[in-house]
Amino acid sequence: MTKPLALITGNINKVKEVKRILASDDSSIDLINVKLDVPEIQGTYEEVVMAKAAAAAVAYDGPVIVDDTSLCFTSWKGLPGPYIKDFITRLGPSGLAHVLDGFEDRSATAVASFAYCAGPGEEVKLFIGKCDGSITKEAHGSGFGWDPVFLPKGKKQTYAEMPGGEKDAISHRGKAVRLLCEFLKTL
Ligand SMILES: O=P(O)(O)OP(=O)(O)OP(=O)(O)OC[C@H]1O[C@@H](n2cnc3c(O)ncnc32)[C@H](O)[C@@H]1O
Ligand SMILES: [Mg+2]
Repeated sequence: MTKPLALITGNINKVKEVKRILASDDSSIDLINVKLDVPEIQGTYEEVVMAKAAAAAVAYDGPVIVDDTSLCFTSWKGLPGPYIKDFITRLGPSGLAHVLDGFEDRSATAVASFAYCAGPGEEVKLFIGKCDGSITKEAHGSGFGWDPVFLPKGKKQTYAEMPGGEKDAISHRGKAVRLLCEFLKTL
């Protein structure tokens, strides 16, 4: 029997957002969440998520979706990028904001790299969503991860201060999940 499509992530906030985006798309795409600790290699965000999806498909032994999220500072030539988790975990949102003190350019891009793999050894398909913005000087609101310090371009509220639906409409994850959704409908 084939296993159900699984979103492999240990991050409950990602699960919440993906389910909310899928629900608003009226797509009737169903997925379960499976928490597996999949190794994350070093490299570009594409390389990281490709390897993550391939490893997740082997660990789950079935069809998987993974999400690897990057936060890229222009002043840092794209870093921390896929290594953002250690930065936000150790520094917290305000500490993260202060690493850009002294840099004139506080612009940043949030990138959601989603990958689908039908099973062990199968081809990996990528769906990338980006949102340009900047890193505020202080934290505003309380959301998950670096949401309190990410101000999307042209907006007056950080991701953390926006209602969920408003974040989804413009967010890196919203864009990537909508692309993924179109692909899943063709299967
Ligand atoms: O199990 P996985 O899916 O890997 O979950 P994770 O929490 O380890 O997630 P990542 O490896 O993609 O690391 C990205 C980091 O950025 C955070 N993050 C992811 N999406 C975010 C979003 O939309 N807003 C703010 N922070 C986010 C997340 O909490 C991590 O600290
Ligand atoms: Mg991770």
